[in-house]
Amino acid sequence: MTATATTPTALRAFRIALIQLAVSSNKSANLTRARTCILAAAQQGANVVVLPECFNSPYGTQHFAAYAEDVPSGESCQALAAAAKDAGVYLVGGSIPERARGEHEGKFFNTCTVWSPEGTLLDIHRKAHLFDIDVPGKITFKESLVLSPGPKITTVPTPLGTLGIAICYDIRFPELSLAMARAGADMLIFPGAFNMTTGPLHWELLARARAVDNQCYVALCSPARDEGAGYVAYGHSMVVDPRGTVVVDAGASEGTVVADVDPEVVSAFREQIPVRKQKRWDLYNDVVKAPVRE
Ligand SMILES: O=C(O)CCC(=O)C(=O)O
Repeated sequence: MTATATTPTALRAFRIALIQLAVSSNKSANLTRARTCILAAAQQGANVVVLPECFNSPYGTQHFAAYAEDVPSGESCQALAAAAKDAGVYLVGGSIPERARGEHEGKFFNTCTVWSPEGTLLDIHRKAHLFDIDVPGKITFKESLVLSPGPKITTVPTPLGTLGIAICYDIRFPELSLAMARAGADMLIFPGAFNMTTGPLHWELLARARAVDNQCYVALCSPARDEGAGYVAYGHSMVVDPRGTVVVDAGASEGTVVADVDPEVVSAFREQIPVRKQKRWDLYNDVVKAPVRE
């Protein structure tokens, strides 16, 4: 596995930290705790730091309006900007409930903000696929009661590589990940908060599937599990490499895990099993135009 034998990607070697935060109902405590963990992650050499979905509020449709803020002028974004700058890291700011202004006035989104080490906002991703499911006796959730779906695919170029950003339920849609990869994403990052029904079933499977589909690193960052919460997050923040191997898994409790992203692993694996070059677009380029059979 040598550099000369492989096709280089634009990806650089870097260290990513996933902060599996214990999220409470106290917003300012969540912000303070997140900041402490971001600074500590930088001390561990992290260049990119990721927070979980809904890191500033409990997860639940009944909470979104009360915790929602303007992006990027609200207090959570201001705290993220300062933390990114003070830590000197690229910060994928989990997600927060956003109270939209302007053309989307009156709408709420589940929004991830991405920050540079200078504390500037690089982009936002508004969750594109809303979490509406009904598994009788287990879990019923309907984000669309309160939230609107985001309008775009989000890829964020950085000097370390291009980060594809999406949120939780978005990972269930391989088309979105493929679109991010085709738009140049070198790594896919999903703040998420699966639950105790779908987490054990699908969380790791989906992370590994998207990594193998796109032959790229995938990172998922969850809140810590809190058995007393209204919505019990699964935890298990993880980084998966392009081979589909779980590099690090945070388990259920609060904590930060780090992993080293290695472009050599990406290049070598893409060379060994070159599916990216073997796509038969002539067979399935029109798949999106075909009617879906229910
Ligand atoms: O897809 C799932 O099973 C969970 C999704 C979820 O919790 C979310 O989108 O917040």
